[in-house]
Amino acid sequence: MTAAGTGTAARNETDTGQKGGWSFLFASLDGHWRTEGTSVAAALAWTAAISTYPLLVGRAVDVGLLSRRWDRLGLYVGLVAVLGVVQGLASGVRRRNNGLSSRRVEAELRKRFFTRLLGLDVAYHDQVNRGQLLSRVTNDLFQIQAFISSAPALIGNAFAVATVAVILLVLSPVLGGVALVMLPIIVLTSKKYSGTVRPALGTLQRERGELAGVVEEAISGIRAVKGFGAEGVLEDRLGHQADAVRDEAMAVVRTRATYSPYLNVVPLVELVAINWVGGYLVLHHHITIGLLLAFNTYLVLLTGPLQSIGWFVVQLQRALVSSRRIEAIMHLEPTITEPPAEQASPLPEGHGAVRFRGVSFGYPDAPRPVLDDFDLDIEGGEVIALVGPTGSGKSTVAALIARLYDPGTGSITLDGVDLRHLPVTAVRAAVGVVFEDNFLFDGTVADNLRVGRAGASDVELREAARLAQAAEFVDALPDGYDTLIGERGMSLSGGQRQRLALARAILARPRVLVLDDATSAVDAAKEREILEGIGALMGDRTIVIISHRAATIALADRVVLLDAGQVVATGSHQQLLRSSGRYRQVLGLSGGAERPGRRHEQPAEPDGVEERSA
Ligand SMILES: Nc1ncnc2c1ncn2[C@@H]1O[C@H](COP(=O)(O)OP(=O)(O)OP(=O)(O)O)[C@@H](O)[C@H]1O
Repeated sequence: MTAAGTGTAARNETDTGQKGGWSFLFASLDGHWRTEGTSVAAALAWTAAISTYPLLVGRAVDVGLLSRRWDRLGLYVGLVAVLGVVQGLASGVRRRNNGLSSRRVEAELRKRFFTRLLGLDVAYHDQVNRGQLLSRVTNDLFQIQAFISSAPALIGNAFAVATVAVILLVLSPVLGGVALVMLPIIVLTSKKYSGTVRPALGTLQRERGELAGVVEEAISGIRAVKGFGAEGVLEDRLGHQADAVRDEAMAVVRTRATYSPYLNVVPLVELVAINWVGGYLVLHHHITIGLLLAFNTYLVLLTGPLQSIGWFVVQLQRALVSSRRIEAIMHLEPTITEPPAEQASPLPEGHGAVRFRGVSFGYPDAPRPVLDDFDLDIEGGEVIALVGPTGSGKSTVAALIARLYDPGTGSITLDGVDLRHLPVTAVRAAVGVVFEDNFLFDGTVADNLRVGRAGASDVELREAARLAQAAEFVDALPDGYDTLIGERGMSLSGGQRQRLALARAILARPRVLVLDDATSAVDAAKEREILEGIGALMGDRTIVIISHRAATIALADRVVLLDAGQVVATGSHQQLLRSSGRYRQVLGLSGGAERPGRRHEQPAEPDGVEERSA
């Protein structure tokens, strides 16, 4: 048994295939149909206006100009002017409403998407490509917005084509037939185009995501990049990815270039045919000059809507591809979930006793489990140090206590209740983990500390900072607790960052505080003061210290030695120093090398020391 089962969500993401996206696109408009509907209505009013005025122009020529009836001419020209005003107003209403609905949908989707991302398991985020996620938040949501924004006009255009087709056929079946014979060609070409461009657009979006990933990775690891002189390597990677994006974009461009001549030329061919056949009909007195003029005007008016059908197809395809990419994430369900009602239990009173029983856990896709049938008892109020060689599973134990992952088999309890039966928020509030690398958010020192407890007073902030040995350097910052730090603020040293992270955790007052190499960048004297301060503050709560430093470990009541995912010895620091060669070796205190794989030891001093076989 290995996996926590958390890889499923990440894998399912690709299961949506090439099809779909429609229902998500429609559902995203829920709550906005009125605005979007008004926009469509305005677009239809615009269509009605432009479909009518060639008729009026034709009448103005036939009934006004050729009959020299100035009153009629004035009437029709006046009506054309009125329609112009209607057209202008309709266009304004359409733009305003589709602007509103599309921007609102985009903002809502972005918020929902972000909430979903935050809700997904750590296991998902371990595996996912961050560039792909960034590209979905920006590029894909923009494509959906662009489609929703343009849909009413495009619906109007489609109606314009249909309405004009009917008008032309009624006005003159022969000339109408000539004008419309090209329509099926346009529809078929658009359909073929759509089938070709859709997969290419999907690949292009994916490649763009990969590109964003390379940039994101390089920027977030800029120190390592520069430190190792790895600029060249990253430039090569970016170069390859930029070429891949270019190639996919070119495939889309080629498809467009192949089809757009057809879509552009057809209306012109129609114009030529109409004037040829129409001229013949006028010369033989089958139709009037005004009617031919109306046909010409209609065809010129139709050129835009006809060409926009091609564009509409591309935009729709882009929006569908993007919808699928967003939907794929929105459909993922976190595996770390609230307990079902019949199992749910509130967190009972307690001091933070943690118990691992028969726990097996492996990261998704990892060849071996990190913990296999793992047992560990941490008493409430105990200060325990987890020690072990690198990769032995210490941080994994910390992550499991905070329920960042669920075990594959076995159970982990907090004060007697299985973590899976407690509300997730209760577990996260009860267990505070401070890592070696701490993220500082973009904001002031105070903002960053209040992440630990939103309502903390200034006095409490200062007290937490004092205990974490951070007060002195915060006071020396240009604006003290109001100094901007994080992404766009002041850079802090590793030790200063760690101390702020500690203060943040102290402020949260968790029942179990896990310090995962959390003071590694702080000097030994300060570290001692910090741990003693935290110990006094935490009182009878549990502290789990993960460290490689003997002086830090010595502060714990009890030390647990992990090796290859098993507890191999427990006892006080002094006891283990005396009894366990492996312990001395892990702390770098033993002179001689041990035989690899030797993990069973006979306790030199059994009193108080518990050695276990792995
Ligand atoms: N997110 C992850 N995804 C896949 N494998 C992981 C992940 N985190 C840790 N591992 C693997 O699990 C094993 C245990 O890692 P863990 O970080 O728990 O060890 P550790 O004892 O804390 O090591 P260190 O002292 O170096 O911090 C290692 O083999 C590691 O490669």
